[in-house]
Amino acid sequence: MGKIQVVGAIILRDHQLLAAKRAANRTLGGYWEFPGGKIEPGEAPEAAIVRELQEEFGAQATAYQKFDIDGVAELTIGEIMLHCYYVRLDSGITKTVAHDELRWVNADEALALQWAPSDVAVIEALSKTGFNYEY
Ligand SMILES: Nc1nc2c([nH]c(=O)n2[C@H]2C[C@H](O)[C@@H](COP(=O)(O)OP(=O)(O)OP(=O)(O)O)O2)c(=O)[nH]1
Repeated sequence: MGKIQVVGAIILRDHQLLAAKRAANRTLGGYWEFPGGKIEPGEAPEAAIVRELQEEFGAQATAYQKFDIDGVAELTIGEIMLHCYYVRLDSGITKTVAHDELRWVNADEALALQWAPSDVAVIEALSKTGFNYEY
């Protein structure tokens, strides 16, 4: 099965991360994840993040630096390659269409959530940064 290239947004505010719980009816329903989604053919990862945040949250966003740890997981649908970027929200969140819950969490709280398999290594590395990032 092919590789599925996915982008995830690391959205921080006051040393807290915006974690999103996938809607129960979706692939990996109930798992926590970085907001984002699949990269479309020919699309730049930064553009995919901006598009997904518009589609899923009705929010304007700017993608910054890529996080240096990628996530990988073998799922029945294929091999997920998760690429995460620091993202700044430039507007409020006006809707949620793909998630059952959004939650701002500090590093300890983030580690206690049940993340999608490909996200676990990323969250472990990210929590060591103390959720510090200057946009
Ligand atoms: N957005 C996001 N997706 C992730 C993460 N980790 C992870 O394994 N995934 C998986 C779940 C999905 O199979 C895929 C992202 O696709 P997507 O969110 O665009 O899902 P989709 O619209 O195709 O919806 P679905 O049919 O898969 O439910 O990557 C993550 O942190 N964020």
